[in-house]
Amino acid sequence: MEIFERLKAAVPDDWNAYVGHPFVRGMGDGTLPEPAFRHYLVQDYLFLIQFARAYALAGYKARSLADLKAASAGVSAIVDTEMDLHVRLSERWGLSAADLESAVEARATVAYTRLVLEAGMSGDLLDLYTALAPCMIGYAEIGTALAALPGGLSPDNPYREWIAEYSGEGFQEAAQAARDQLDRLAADRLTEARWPALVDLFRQATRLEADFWEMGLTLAE
Ligand SMILES: Cc1ncc(CO)c(N)n1
Repeated sequence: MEIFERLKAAVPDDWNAYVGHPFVRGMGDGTLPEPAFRHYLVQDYLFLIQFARAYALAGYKARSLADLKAASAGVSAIVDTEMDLHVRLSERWGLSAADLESAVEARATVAYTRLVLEAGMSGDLLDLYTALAPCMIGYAEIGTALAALPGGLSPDNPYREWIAEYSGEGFQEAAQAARDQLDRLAADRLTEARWPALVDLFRQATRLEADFWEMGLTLAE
């Protein structure tokens, strides 16, 4: 089995709480309150900056050309693609680039991004990509599930652009690359002795993704 599927199967309740969070359901049926989505968009901009740094850290930790290329593709997917889309989407929601740049990180944003960076700094590439997996692969799973709902991509759904972005080919390909990279690293480095610590790390990151939705929903700072 793919290592990502094994990790997910090890923490089913935490995974379902993340991908089935009320924030996600509210985007799917269009009932999410708009202030919650705006708060999320601002925090996600700050999140993406730290997330790009985590891929840059993967480049620093790389020991082979293949690992460097994977890290470089990760930085580019965020910096050149996802962040441009994010800034355009935010503008349509009334948030200027200056609004995004001047925002202060919420506690949930700090907690999640620093967990990932710390896992990468103190561990190896397998730790780092395990901590990153819920983001990339989870959002691809959420995007696909919401796009398949009857009203997911309907013109009446205010969240259709978000759903289209994460269910779209570009993001799905980036998520597949993350799965492949995790499998390559596991083939070289995974031992049964390491497995419990990797599951713990994956669980922590998954819970912090759910906290990120909760922060959006409750407007927590
Ligand atoms: C919080 C969060 N997790 C994952 C992604 C996907 O890149 C994102 N944009 N934001």
